[in-house]
Amino acid sequence: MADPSTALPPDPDRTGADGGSAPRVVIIGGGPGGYEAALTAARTGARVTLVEERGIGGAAVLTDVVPSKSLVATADVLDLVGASARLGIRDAEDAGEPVAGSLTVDLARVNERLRGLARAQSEDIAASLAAAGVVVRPGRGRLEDAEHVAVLAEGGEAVEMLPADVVLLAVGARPRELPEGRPDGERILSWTQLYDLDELPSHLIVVGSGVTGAEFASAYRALGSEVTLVSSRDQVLPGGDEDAAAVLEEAFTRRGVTLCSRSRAASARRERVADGDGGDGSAEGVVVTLEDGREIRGSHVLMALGAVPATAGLGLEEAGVRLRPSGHIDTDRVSRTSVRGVYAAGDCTGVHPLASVAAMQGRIAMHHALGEAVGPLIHQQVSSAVFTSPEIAMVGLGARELVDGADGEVHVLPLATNPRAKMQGLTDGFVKLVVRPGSGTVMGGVVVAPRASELIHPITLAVAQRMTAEELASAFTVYPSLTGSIAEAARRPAGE
Ligand SMILES: Cc1cc2nc3c(=O)[nH]c(=O)nc-3n(C[C@H](O)[C@H](O)[C@H](O)COP(=O)(O)OP(=O)(O)OC[C@H]3O[C@@H](n4cnc5c(N)ncnc54)[C@H](O)[C@@H]3O)c2cc1C
Ligand SMILES: NC(=O)c1ccc[n+]([C@@H]2O[C@H](COP(=O)([O-])OP(=O)(O)OC[C@H]3O[C@@H](n4cnc5c(N)ncnc54)[C@H](O)[C@@H]3O)[C@@H](O)[C@H]2O)c1
Repeated sequence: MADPSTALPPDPDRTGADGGSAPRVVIIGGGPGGYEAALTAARTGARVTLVEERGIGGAAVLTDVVPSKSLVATADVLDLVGASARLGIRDAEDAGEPVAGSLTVDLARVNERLRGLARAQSEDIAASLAAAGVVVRPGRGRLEDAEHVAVLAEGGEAVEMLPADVVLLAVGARPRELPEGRPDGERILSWTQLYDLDELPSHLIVVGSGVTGAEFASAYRALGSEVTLVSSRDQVLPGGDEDAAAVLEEAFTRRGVTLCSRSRAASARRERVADGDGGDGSAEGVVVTLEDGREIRGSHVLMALGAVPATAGLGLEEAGVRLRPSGHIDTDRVSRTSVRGVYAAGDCTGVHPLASVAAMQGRIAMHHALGEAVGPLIHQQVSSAVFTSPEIAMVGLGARELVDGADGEVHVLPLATNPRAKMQGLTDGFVKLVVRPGSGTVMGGVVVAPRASELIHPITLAVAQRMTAEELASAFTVYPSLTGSIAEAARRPAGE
C-alpha cells in the first residue's frame, strides 16, 4: 500500500518523459546529499533541477573529502618511509636509517594535484547529472514556499522561479570561525584555504582536535611541519572511542606533535617575528592566545573548530521549515522536514556529518517523496573513519555507548599479536568488537590500524546483517592478514 505521507503517490506510468505527469523535483545544493538525490530522482522518472552556487560536488568534492584524503595519500607515503628502518631499509648513499625528514614535499605541486583531482571529480559528477537529464542552474537557491524555489543572481535578485512538487534542501555547512581570529587565507586558515599554500608551514598550530583537526595534524606532521594541536578536551577526538584516541595520542607524541589538552583558543592574530636569516630581520608568524592567557606561536594556524549549517537566509523560517537551536534542519529518518513535500539531507541536518550519510539521506528522501519503497536511515549501521596515522574506523555501537548504559560485551585484540602486523612491523592498534550478550549479535566495532577504513567493512556487514560473532568468526580469512584479527576477536571470549 502506498505510504500516505509521501509527497507524491506512486505512479506506475511514470516515464521520465519531459512533459505530462512526471513530478518536478528542485534540489538546492550540489554536494553528495544533493547530487545523489538528483541522480536517484532522475532515474525514477522525475524532472530534476539542481541549483548550486559554488560548484558541482559541493564542499565534499571541492574542499573537504577529496582534497583532504588526497593530501593524506601523500602523507601516508612519508609515514611509510619514516617507519621503514625497522624493515631493514637503508639510505643508498650513506646506509643510514631512512627518516621522513630526509625527504621533502613540493607543497605547491601537491596542492596543484589535489585541486586538479577535485576539479576532475566535480566534472565527472556534472557529466553524470547531465547524462541523467538533470538540469543544473548556477546560482543561489532560496525557498519561497513549499512549491517554489527562487534562483538568485550574485547581487541577490531573483532571476528565475522554479515550480516544484518536491524540494530537497542539501545546502551543507561552512567552517565555524573564532570572532577574534577570522581566517585570512594566508596565515590564519580554515580547512578550505589550505590548498592554496605554496610552501609548507614551518610550524602549524591546529586549533580543535575533532576529526578534521586530528587528520590535518597527522598529515602536516608527516609532510614535515612542526605541529601543535590545541584541544579543548582531555583527549583528542572527543566523543569517540577512548582507547582509539589513546593510541592516536601516543602515536602523535612519538612522532613529535605537541599536544595542548584542556586548552581553548580565545583568539589568533598575525605578528612579525625576528627570523635571524639575514633578511630584514623579521618574518610573518601567528600567535594563538588561549582562554587562560597562555600564548602559542607558530608560522600558520588552522582553525578546525567544527562547522555551522548553511541554513541562514534560505527562506526556511518563512516557509515554516523547523530548525533546531543549532540552525540545523529538523528531519525524520526518511529526510522529511516539518513541511510536506520539503525534504533535507546532509550536513545541514546535523545527522552524522559524513558524505556517505548525506548521499544516503538524499537517496532516501527521493525514494520516499516519489512514492518508492524505502527503509529509514539506520544510525547503528553508519561506518566512518578518521584518516590519521594510524587510521581509526568504527561502526555501530561502540564502547562509549556501553559505558553510557547499553548492554554488550567487548572483545579486544591488540594488533601486535597479528602475524601480518608483525611481518609489516606494525605495533599500534587493535580490533574491538561489541557483542550482545546471550544472542552473540555483533553490535559494533572499532579498528585502529593502517587502512582501518578498508578493514572495517566485514564488521559493518556483520552489523547490517545482524550476524553473530560466531558467524563472523566462521568465515575464512586470508592467512596472514589483518582481517584475521577480526575473526580472532570474534572468536575470543569477552574481556580476555
Ligand atoms: C576536512 C573534512 C574532511 C572530510 N572528510 C570526510 C571523509 O573522508 N568521509 C566522509 O564521509 N565525510 C567527510 N567529511 C564530511 C563531508 O565533507 C560532509 O559530510 C559532506 O560534504 C556533506 O555533504 P552535503 O551534500 O551535505 O554538503 P556539501 O558537500 O557541503 O554541499 C553543499 C552544497 O550546497 C551549496 N549551497 C549551499 N547553499 C546554497 C544555496 N542557497 N543555493 C545553492 N547552493 C547552495 C554549496 O555551495 C555546496 O556546494 C569531511 C569534512 C571535512 C570538513
Ligand atoms: N574522515 C572523515 O570522515 C571526516 C573528516 C573530517 C570531518 N568529518 C566530519 O565532520 C564532522 C565535524 O568534524 P570537525 O572536526 O570539523 O568538528 P568537531 O565539531 O567534531 O570538532 C571541533 C572541535 O573543536 C573544538 N573547539 C571548538 N572551539 C574551540 C576553541 N576555541 N579552542 C579549542 N578547541 C575548540 C571542539 O571542542 C571540538 O572538539 C565530524 O563529526 C565528521 O563527521 C569527517
